[in-house]
Amino acid sequence: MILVVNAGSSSLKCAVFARDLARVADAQVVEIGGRSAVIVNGGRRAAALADHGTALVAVLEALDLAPDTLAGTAHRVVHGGAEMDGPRRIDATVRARIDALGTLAPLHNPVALACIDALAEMAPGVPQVASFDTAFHAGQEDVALRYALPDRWHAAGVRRYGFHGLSYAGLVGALDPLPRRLLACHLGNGASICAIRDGRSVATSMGYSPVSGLTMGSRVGEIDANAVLRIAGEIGLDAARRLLNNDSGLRALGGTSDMRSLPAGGLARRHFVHWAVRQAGGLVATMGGIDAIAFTGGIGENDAAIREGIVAGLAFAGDVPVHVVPADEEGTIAREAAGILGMTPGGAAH
Ligand SMILES: Nc1ncnc2c1ncn2[C@@H]1O[C@H](COP(=O)(O)OP(=O)(O)O)[C@@H](O)[C@H]1O
Ligand SMILES: CC(=O)OP(=O)(O)O
Ligand SMILES: [Mg+2]
Repeated sequence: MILVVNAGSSSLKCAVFARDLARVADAQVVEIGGRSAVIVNGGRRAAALADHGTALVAVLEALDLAPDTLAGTAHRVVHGGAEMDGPRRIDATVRARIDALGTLAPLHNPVALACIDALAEMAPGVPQVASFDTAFHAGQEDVALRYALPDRWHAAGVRRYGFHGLSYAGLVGALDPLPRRLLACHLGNGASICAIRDGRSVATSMGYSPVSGLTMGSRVGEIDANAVLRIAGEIGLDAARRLLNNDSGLRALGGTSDMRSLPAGGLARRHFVHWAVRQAGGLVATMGGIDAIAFTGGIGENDAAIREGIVAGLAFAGDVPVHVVPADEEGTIAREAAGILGMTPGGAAH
């Protein structure tokens, strides 16, 4: 069996997959650090869990899983930088890269690493695999990936990467037939939109880090570089990083990062829809139009008013089918891990 660990910014979603890649168990912790709760196979119970490390222990207990009996563990890692164009077996080098990229994805890479280290300690003999949110976008053209900065900064890694790739890859696999020009909207606590042509990422709203693009739960989204410089100049780098990642977005505009608690017609909801439409408009133009729209993620799957607002704003692009697809990052991660570990569906590891 493979344990998949998806450390999101506000949640820890774990799933257990059998050798044939059938999903046999699920457990997650939501609202970590807030009104946290453990959800196992549908049932929910409150539990005060302050961080992803304690959440992982609670999940393993809830699943009644002894980690040293696993064939492997597989992790969602949000930032893989330029070199991680696919999944990797985690060794000291890969671990060090994930660690080094922590400042670019401060809400994600550190918590993924905490889960990787906790499992390495609990089950030292069990192989671990990392799947990267950035990898899906690795094939974009230079114009889409490049910031208009001098070469030396591009070479140093200051370029666009894009995220939510494991979710987008799952979406591409789930839609049959696959629309040729798909506008894919992953709207969760983190939110992005991706232009997908023939199953490949052409352009996406997030860039160097998951802080850019759409208005998010606690992340600022689109902002002018000089505004960032002014804020950092006034309050310092660390405080600015926290402000832009943790205390902005819906939380700043409406007092909470949880879309469910935000009133219809309020600034936070209107801002979210306005910027989703503005970002989407550019992505639609990049593909010369769209053949379908797909929504996924906590907001995309559950908030019909947000979906309707975005679809109404995109009416200029034509009357196209709208799909709502459950995010399945865990399924993508399990398939990638099985490939790396040499497990063939239905067969033994070799
Ligand atoms: N029924 C709902 N209606 C509106 N928004 C919802 C609903 N359920 C969840 N959400 C939103 O989805 C967000 C979580 O999305 P999710 O994709 O699970 O998060 P993460 O990015 O941490 O993986 C929550 O912050 C909440 O705002
Ligand atoms: C990349 C990202 O923003 O992830 P999440 O939506 O899980 O926060
Ligand atoms: Mg997520």
